[in-house]
Amino acid sequence: MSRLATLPRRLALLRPLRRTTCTARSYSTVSEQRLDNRVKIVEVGPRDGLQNEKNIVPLATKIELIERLAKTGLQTIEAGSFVAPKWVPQMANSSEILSHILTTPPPSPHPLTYSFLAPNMKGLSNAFSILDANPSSFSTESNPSPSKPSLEMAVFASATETFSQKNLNASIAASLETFRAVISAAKETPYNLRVRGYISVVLGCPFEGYDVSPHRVAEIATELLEMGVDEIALGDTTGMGTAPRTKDLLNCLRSAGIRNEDVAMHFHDTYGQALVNTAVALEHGIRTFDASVSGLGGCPYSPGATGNVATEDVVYFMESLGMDAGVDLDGVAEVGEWISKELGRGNGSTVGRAVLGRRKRKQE
Ligand SMILES: CC(C)(COP(=O)([O-])OP(=O)([O-])OC[C@H]1O[C@@H](n2cnc3c(N)ncnc32)[C@H](O)[C@@H]1OP(=O)([O-])[O-])[C@@H](O)C(=O)NCCC(=O)NCCSC(=O)C[C@@](C)(O)CC(=O)[O-]
Repeated sequence: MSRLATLPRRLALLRPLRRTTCTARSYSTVSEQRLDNRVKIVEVGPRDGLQNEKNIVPLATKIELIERLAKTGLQTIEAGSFVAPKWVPQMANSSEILSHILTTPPPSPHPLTYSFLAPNMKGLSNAFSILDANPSSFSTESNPSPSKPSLEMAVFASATETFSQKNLNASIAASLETFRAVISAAKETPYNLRVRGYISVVLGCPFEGYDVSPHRVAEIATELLEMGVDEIALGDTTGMGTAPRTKDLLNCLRSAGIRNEDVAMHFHDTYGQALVNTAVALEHGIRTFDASVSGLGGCPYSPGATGNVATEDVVYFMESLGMDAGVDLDGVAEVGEWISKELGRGNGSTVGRAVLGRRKRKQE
C-alpha cells in the first residue's frame, strides 16, 4: 500500500507541529470541524507554467492547452498576463488569448473562470480594451450567466522588498498603491471583475532567504483584502516552504482575522515539499490550491525555482484523501504528457507518468 494511501483521512499525523509565535484567536483543527471534502484547484499552467519558457510558445498551442485543461473539469484557469512584454515576452499575446476566450464557444459545459495578471492600470486597460470589444460575452456579478466565462484579474505583491523591486520595479508600498487603483477599476461597473491578490515569496525569498516575516505577509494580505480583493494567493515562489513554517504562516494569518475561505495556496515544488505543505494547509482548513499541469513553471525573478506543484499530483493526492477536486485525473495526465511533448521537455508530474505508465501496461 502506498504511503499516501495510509495517510489518515483527517491528516491527524500532521497535528504535532511547532507552535506559532502569533496567538491564534480561534484555532480549531479540521478534525474538530465538519470536513468539507470539496477542493478547488486553480490551474496556473498556461500563465505561471509557460511564462518562463525560453522559446515563445505559439498562440495556437497556448489556446489548445487552455481548452484541453477546461475539458478535464478544471474550472478556474490562469490564462495569461497583461505585463510589460519587454519584462516577460512569453506573455505578450495575452490579449489574443482573452479575445479568443470571449469570441469562441466554451470548451466545457462547466462554468469557467479565466484569470489574467495585471500589475498596473496599463495592463488593466489592455484587458479592458478586449472586454469593451466583446461587452456581452462574459459573465459579471451584476449580469451572471453560467454559459459565459467569468473573468478574474490578479495583482501580485511581494512579501520582501528585494523581490518586489526585482519583480515589479517598485517597493511593496508603491506596488500596493498601484494595485489599489487596479482593484477598484476592475470591480467597477460595467466590468465587475473578481480580483485575486497574490503575495509572492511568503515562505522564502531568493534574495532575502528564509527571513520572511509571517506578520508582514498578514499585513499585506489585510491591506489587499481591505482594497477589495476576493482572494489572497500565498505564493511559495521558491519552494522553500516547510510544513512547520507553512503552519506558522497560516496561524499568523488566522490571528490577523483572515478567513480560510479567502486564502489560496500556491506551492512550488522546488524542494519536493509542495504536497506536504498542501496537507498542512488542508488540515488548517484551506480549500483552494494552485497547480500547474505537468509541473510546468518557474519564476523569471526567482533563479533556480522549478515549477508549480503538478496538477496531476495534487488531484491524485486529494483523491487519496477522499477529497473531491472535480478533475479527471487520467484526462489531466494526458494533457500533461501532450504539453510536455509540445515544449520538448520531460513530463514533470510523477503521478502523470505513473498514471500513463499503468495505462500503457494494461494495454500491452
Ligand atoms: C510592472 C512593470 C510593468 C513595471 O515596469 P517598469 O519598467 O518599471 O514600468 P514603466 O511604467 O516604467 O513602463 C516601462 C515600459 O513598459 C510598458 N508597460 C508598463 N506596464 C505595462 C503593462 N502592464 N503592459 C504592457 N506594457 C507595459 C510602458 O508602457 C513602458 O513602455 P515603453 O514606453 O518603454 O515602450 C514591470 O515590472 C512588469 O511588467 N513586471 C512583470 C513582472 C512579472 O510578470 N512577473 C511574473 C509574474 S509574478 C509571479 O510569477 C509570481 C506568482 C504570481 O506566480 C506567485 C508566486 O509564485 O510567487
